[in-house]
Amino acid sequence: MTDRLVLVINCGSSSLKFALRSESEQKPLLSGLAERLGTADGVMNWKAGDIREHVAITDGKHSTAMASLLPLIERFAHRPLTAVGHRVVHGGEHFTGASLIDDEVLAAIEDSAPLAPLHNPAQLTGISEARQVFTDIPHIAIFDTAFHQSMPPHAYRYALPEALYSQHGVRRYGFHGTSHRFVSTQASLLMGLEPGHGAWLTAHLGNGCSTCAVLDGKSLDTSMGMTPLEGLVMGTRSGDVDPNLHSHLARTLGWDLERIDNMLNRESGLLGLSEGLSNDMRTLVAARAEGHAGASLAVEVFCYRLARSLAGLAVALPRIDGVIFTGGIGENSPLVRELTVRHLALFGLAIDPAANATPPGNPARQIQAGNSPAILVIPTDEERQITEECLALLDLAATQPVEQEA
Ligand SMILES: Nc1ncnc2c1ncn2[C@@H]1O[C@H](COP(=O)(O)OP(=O)(O)O)[C@@H](O)[C@H]1O
Ligand SMILES: CC(=O)OP(=O)(O)O
Ligand SMILES: [Mg+2]
Repeated sequence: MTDRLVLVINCGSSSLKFALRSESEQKPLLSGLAERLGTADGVMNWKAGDIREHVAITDGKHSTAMASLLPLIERFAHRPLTAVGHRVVHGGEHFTGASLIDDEVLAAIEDSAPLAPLHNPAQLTGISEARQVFTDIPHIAIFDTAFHQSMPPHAYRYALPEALYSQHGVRRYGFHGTSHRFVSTQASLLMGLEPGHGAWLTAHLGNGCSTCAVLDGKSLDTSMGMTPLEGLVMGTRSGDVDPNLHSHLARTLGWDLERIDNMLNRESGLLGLSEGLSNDMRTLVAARAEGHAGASLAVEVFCYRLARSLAGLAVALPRIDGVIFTGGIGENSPLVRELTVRHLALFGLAIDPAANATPPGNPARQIQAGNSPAILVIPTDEERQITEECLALLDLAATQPVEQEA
């Protein structure tokens, strides 16, 4: 069989991440990020092996960024693409796995857009632009929410009037499923368990942050809810607040919904706690070391709330085979791992300081001390997981009989 090639696209409102992967290679043949789209300073940085370059996207258009990909793919792929895989954040209750994009799937993604206003509209743009540039090959959607469709009702229902669920889809969905699935699968391999087995608490800590309880490859509960705002403290998102905050701000300060929405999604989290210093954990760790009170508070609250979430999710599992840290912060911040695990001593969890120090290359590894349950650092690879799910879907489609039209 030929070595199939998949282009993975993760479209944000002002960015476009991409990776070109072949079935046989661990590393992408090409990967990159177009940023500041929507402005005249749009730029696409990419790398392929040792080559790193950038291209200006002066009109700031997603379509220009997408078109700039074509020659790169011709240069580094040397053969036609097999498929394009698209990350889609919200799939509602429609999708439990990868789906071939057709008009019906597009309509369902549009249906879910009001539940992920920061993510889904941009991803719909990405899909439509990509379908115009990469014609005649399958386009496949991989949903952040799909992995969490295995959650039982006691984990996904809010204590609200039933009609809000049955008629309006108000429930917990969970996100970052591709990452939680990938790192929990890797954990079974790392710990020598049967493939896909184990009871894991996973912490995906990037710009968005979420935790998940995974048992034998199934999500049983997670910290994000109906939208990617619920749960942990994030870069600019508040995570959990008292639901009465909205009416309180409206009554006492006269704030409208848009202002409240914007404050909770873009001005809160690490940025808000650090008195506006930064949403970037690297900056906060450095400022904390220099005695910045706001940065110290932001890091403390982030770690405490993360530990509290992991402890809460433990009730979903029969035992804990390991706690997994991943995402830009989880993979690279020994301080965040140390401060978080300090709050989890009740579970017998403890870190080995030498193993916790981030080594060059940041490989998957164990960092627990002595008799502690396993504590793992596992670099996530959402693009690799998306590639595998795309290829599995194509294999499945190839073995299924074609339905006869009546
Ligand atoms: N060495 C580091 N120490 C602490 N935080 C880090 C380090 N490297 C990256 N990060 C943090 O990782 C976060 C971004 O994570 P990432 O997974 O790349 O985000 P995204 O969700 O956009 O993929 C930022 O807060 C960044 O500061
Ligand atoms: C769902 C979500 O929060 O995604 P991201 O971390 O990419 O913002
Ligand atoms: Mg990432």
